[in-house]
Amino acid sequence: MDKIIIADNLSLGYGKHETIISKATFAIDSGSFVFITGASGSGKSTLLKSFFGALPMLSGSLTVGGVDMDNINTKKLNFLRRHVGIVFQDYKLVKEWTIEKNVMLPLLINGYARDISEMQVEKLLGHVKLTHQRGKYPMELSGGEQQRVAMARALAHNPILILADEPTGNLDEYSSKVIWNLLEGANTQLEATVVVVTHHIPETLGVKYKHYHIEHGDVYEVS
Ligand SMILES: Nc1ncnc2c1ncn2[C@@H]1O[C@H](COP(=O)(O)OP(=O)(O)OP(=O)(O)O)[C@@H](O)[C@H]1O
Repeated sequence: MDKIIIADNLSLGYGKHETIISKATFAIDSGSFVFITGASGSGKSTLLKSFFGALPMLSGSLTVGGVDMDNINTKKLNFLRRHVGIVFQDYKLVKEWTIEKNVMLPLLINGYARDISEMQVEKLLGHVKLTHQRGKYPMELSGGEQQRVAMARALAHNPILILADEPTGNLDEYSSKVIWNLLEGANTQLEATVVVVTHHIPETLGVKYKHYHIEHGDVYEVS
């Protein structure tokens, strides 16, 4: 099976003297569903950041979607981000933009035609049950609704890789269910690889998944 993420002796940290992830070696299959767990502060978000080039590596090698993440430049980063959807724990929506425009953002960046973009946004807002809120601004929505917008935005351009950092961390049962259904759907129907950082793996997930755990800087496969 093809590997979409390959880490070899990967070390990460925020300064040369503090290593958060130490010499991690693993490979993630294309099309798989992966959970990364670990105690608070163990380095889950740090590892995820390295997958989309938000954190330079200290040493080792990392390849994501065929892109060598060492000495990554703007051109490589733009290429990668056109194929990746990211969901952050704190949503990171553009607060000056309506919900509709937020979801449309990746489509505009990827050069989709206006009419196709509008159709896609319509479809996604329906999936996240927010069609009625389309003209509102992020601050006018609840946390769960904002995260659903972020989810719609992450899926808008049919990414091959979805990276989600605690996507249901602050959500109620209803919004959590919407998010997990969408992630499952992206994985099973669109064949996207999904990598989720979480404290709790949902018990009712309908897909087979792989589980990595981070402890003392080590990333190891649990199942
Ligand atoms: N921007 C930063 N600069 C310096 N240190 C950082 C930075 N971001 C995170 N750290 C440190 O790196 C370590 C790992 O942080 P990280 O956010 O990856 O943990 P986590 O496992 O995602 O935690 P949580 O479950 O609480 O979100 C922590 O000790 C944290 O203080």
